Amino acid sequence: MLKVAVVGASGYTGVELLRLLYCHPEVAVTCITSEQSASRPVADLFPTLRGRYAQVLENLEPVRVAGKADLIFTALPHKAAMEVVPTFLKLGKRVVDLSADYRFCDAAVYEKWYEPHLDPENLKVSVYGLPEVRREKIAGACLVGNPGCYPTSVILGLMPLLKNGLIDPSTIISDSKSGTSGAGRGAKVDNLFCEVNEGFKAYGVGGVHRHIPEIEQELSLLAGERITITFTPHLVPMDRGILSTIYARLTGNHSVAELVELYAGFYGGEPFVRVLPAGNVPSTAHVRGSNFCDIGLSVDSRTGRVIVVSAIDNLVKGAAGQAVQNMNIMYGFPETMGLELLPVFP
Ligand SMILES: NC(=O)C1=CN([C@@H]2O[C@H](COP(=O)(O)OP(=O)(O)OC[C@H]3O[C@@H](n4cnc5c(N)ncnc54)[C@H](OP(=O)(O)O)[C@@H]3O)[C@@H](O)[C@H]2O)C=CC1
Ligand SMILES: CC(=O)N[C@@H](CCC(=O)OP(=O)(O)O)C(=O)O
Repeated sequence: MLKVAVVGASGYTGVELLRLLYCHPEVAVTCITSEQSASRPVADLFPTLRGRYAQVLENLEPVRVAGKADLIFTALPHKAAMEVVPTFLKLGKRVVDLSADYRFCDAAVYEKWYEPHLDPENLKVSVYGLPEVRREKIAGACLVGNPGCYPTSVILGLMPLLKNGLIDPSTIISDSKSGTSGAGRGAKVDNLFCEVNEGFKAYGVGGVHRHIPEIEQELSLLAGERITITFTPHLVPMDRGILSTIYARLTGNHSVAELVELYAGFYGGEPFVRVLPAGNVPSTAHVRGSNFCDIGLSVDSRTGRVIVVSAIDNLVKGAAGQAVQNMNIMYGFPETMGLELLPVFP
């Protein structure tokens, strides 16, 4: 059995990791951490785990955590992750980091959008963990920077078009909407029920959201040229789910049927990407609780634009599910192991 630690197990992505790992036949969760709830049984915090997880949360003391596990999931805020990851790696452990700290090829980009990077040496060797893009590199990685939730939905939505040169990359716009669990479990006034319920708002408008450089990094690598995009996130009064509606100008005349065929072929071997038949539009309700990314395609023939709609569960394919998928690849387990959950509906 592979011994794994979940660091930051009292957060939303942490508890989602525990939910998924419970069903994984090759894994034993041997250490779970929280600072605010250290020494409390995790099932007290999350009654969903009652009778299945007897463990008690412990403080994040990196050397002790490393002594208990072979693979460590760091489900911490950015900065907190890069404060502990170097110790894990030095002690020979492998890490899947769910924060943004190890997602960038260039420390200067991270520093422009986040803050000074504390671990540029390990950033150089980390692998951006989107399996559909670089499965082979993930397999050999000691450190995986698990992608952000919005970036996962946008990159998967655009990859076949970009790789085939079917869109003008300077015309990409993504309107992306997230449920409130995307903001984490920490108490914030903006996420109170009355602030969020019965409303729907854009935020980070005007090219300022920190997922922009991550999306641009990956789209640029796919297209082989520098890409800038317009990206506007929105907050939706639902628990989970991301829906990205992505627009770009087509370089030629292509029917929806042609594009659906292209996407179906491109993602044919991918266990978690479902390309919908023409005329169907994805919904967050149809991927909830699962590791799927559903993609639907339309063409607006009046404007010559393609409209790609992609839906994921931000906590699963957007975070914990993708992290488990990366772990499976790193350890040679079947990629779908522990992730064969169908979406919860209704
Ligand atoms: N929520 C989402 O949909 C997604 C989140 N992510 C990323 O994953 C990471 C975790 O997100 P999420 O689970 O939502 O966050 P939460 O705020 O829900 O949880 C954060 C966790 O980190 C712990 N923590 C916070 N600060 C520290 C610290 N200084 N030292 C040690 N532990 C600390 C908290 O423990 P405690 O408070 O109990 O001490 C808690 O367990 C973040 O980097 C986030 O950006 C990525 C993709 C999607
Ligand atoms: C709804 C909401 O607030 N979403 C978060 C993004 C989610 C996330 O976790 O992003 P990272 O993994 O890159 O930190 C936000 O907009 O900041």
